[in-house]
Amino acid sequence: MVADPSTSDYTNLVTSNGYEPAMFDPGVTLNRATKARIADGINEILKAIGSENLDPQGTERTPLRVAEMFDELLSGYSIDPEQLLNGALFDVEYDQMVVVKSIEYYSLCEHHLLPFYGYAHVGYLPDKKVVGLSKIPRIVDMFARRLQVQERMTQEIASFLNTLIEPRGVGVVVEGTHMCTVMRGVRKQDPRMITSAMMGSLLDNPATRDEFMEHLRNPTL
Ligand SMILES: Nc1nc2c(ncn2[C@@H]2O[C@H](COP(=O)(O)OP(=O)(O)OP(=O)(O)O)[C@@H](O)[C@H]2O)c(=O)[nH]1
Ligand SMILES: [Zn+2]
Repeated sequence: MVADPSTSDYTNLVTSNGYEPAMFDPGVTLNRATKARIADGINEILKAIGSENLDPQGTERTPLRVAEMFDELLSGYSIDPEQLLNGALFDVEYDQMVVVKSIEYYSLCEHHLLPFYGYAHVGYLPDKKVVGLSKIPRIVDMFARRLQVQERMTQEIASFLNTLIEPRGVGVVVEGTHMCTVMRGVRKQDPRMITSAMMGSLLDNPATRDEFMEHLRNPTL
């Protein structure tokens, strides 16, 4: 993710439109040099659209804003899992299913850089270990705030939890509305995609999987 400032390409890019690294905040994920490259790219897009079609005052700082925006929207690349978890793994005797549902997420599709968003639902069957409740949405965000396809994001959340908690089973169901199929392309108003990743007993045992799915179906729970 981080640009190499020593390459001549980089030097040409930052100087061509006048966006110097120093103009940017220090950065959450992207360093200042990378943000300057992004700003230069956005400037090229604006130039291609043509100054006659743009409001010069409104768009003057747009390249800088977009670069800062990507820094925020791609922050999932720079999360340190250790720091995210902050030791919140607890030994317990509890051995029934844990479900955390309706976790909202916002991601960007890697094909068009347009948002996709919706809800992620997570369930696991612990084996003497549970994770702090708030850490599950944090884990969802860590994978959502990257360039993604929904299937990979779903799998990554499940695999991460599986390695972390070593449960008897884990399941992740994600619902997503993709703006690249809503506002362009096929232009369908509400095409929702559902993806799932089941592991361990949630994959092997139909009754366990049904229990999880029943939790997702029940609107009052
Ligand atoms: N499976 C999957 N496909 C996705 C996701 N996000 C976007 N896509 C699809 O990725 C595909 C890219 O297809 P292309 O034909 O290369 O791109 P395109 O010409 O813009 O395609 P259209 O969207 O059909 O106009 C499209 O079918 C998108 O709907 C995702 O998370 N998962
Ligand atoms: Zn897309």
